[in-house]
Order: sequence, then C-alpha cells, then structure tokens
Amino acid sequence: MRWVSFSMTQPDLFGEAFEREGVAILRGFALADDMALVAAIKAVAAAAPFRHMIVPGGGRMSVAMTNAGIGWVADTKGYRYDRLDPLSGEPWPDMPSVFLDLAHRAAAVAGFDFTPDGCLINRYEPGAKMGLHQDINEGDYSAPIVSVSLGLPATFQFGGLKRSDPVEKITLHHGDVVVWGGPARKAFHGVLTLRAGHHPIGGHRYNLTFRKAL
Ligand SMILES: O=C(O)CCC(=O)C(=O)O
Ligand SMILES: [Fe+2]
Repeated sequence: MRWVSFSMTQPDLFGEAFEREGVAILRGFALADDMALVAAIKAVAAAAPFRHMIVPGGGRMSVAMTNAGIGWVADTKGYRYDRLDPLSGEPWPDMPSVFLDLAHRAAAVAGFDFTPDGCLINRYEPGAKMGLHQDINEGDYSAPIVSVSLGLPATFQFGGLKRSDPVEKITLHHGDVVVWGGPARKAFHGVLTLRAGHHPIGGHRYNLTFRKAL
C-alpha cells in the first residue's frame, strides 16, 4: 500500500502546505452537507446532551462532548468506549446517515474503505482547547480517523509518534475534513485554545471524529 498525503485544492486555498504520509486534508469537503450535519448534531444532543467529562486526573475537559454510535467516555477511572451514555444509562443515539455517508466518502478519497462505528462530537466554546494526545483507545488501528470541522476556525496541531516530536500547525475552517491513518494513525495531535468569533452556525466550533472503536 502506498500512503498519500495531499489536499484537495492545489495550491492550498489557505496557503498552508502540509505534507505527511497517511494524512489527507480535504478542504471544504463537508461544505455541501454543513447544515444537515449541524441539524444532526442538534438531534443527537437533544437525546444525549453535551457535557464536560472528568479525566482520570480529576480535571474537567474544556471541550463539551457527546457521541453517536459507540461512545468515547472519560471518567475518574479512565478512558473507554461504551455503547451506553453514562448520564442516561441508555445507548448513545444511532449514527445519523449524513455522518456515516460523509465519513465513508472522505476516507475513500484518502484511500481507505472505512465504516466507522462511533463518532465523538466535540463542541469548543471560545477558550476551550484539547491538549496533545493520541487516539489509541480504539480496537482497530488499520482504520483511519476522520475529523470534520464546523463553525469557528481552529488551529490544529499535528505532531509525530512521540509527544516530544515537533508539531505543525494547520488552520481548520468550517467544512474541512482531515483523514489520518496508516503511518500517521497514532500521531500526536491537539487543538489550540479557540478564539472568540462569529460564524453563521454560532459562536463555537464543532468537531466530529469518526472512529472504528470496537
Ligand atoms: O477537534 C479536533 O479537531 C480534534 C479532536 C480530537 O483530536 C479528538 O476528539 O480526539
Ligand atoms: Fe484526537
């Protein structure tokens, strides 16, 4: 298998070149579905509200989260995937078809046959951030991560396989999709503190991360 790294637009619309084996930045890939995605996020959140999870160290995450499909959960005991929302004891809402379809198409462009079973929905209000981490709670690392950005722009940091490796910064805009897999699957990544701003969908940023959790 040959790993590609490219962005959909050449030269890059935002003047940022990012070349990494196993990473595809698909600028604007989700734009055609943006309103359907936001409506689906709101439907999921009506059944499983956004909440600030507590991490094992006792801290409260600044990013508010909910899930569709298999859910990513943090609590004082650790991190895990769970079919049930611990707030309600009920299964997380099903993955909306607009989610599944978008994730499948984006991964295909990047060379993956991907059917996610879980979607973590992150909501960043101004001031929220996500520290450098690896996505390593999943059962299947041959599947990529597909990440969709909606709303306010954010600075995404993408590093290497070691926490101490240098990071590159990429501005992710409304509608951008990032796919990482293969040699980049366990790369450290994070999001810098969201700056306040105005966006038609509201003064926040949503991020959908699709995973093959189990
Ligand atoms: O918000 C983002 O762009 C990344 C989110 C992320 O890394 C995660 O949810 O694991
Ligand atoms: Fe992540």
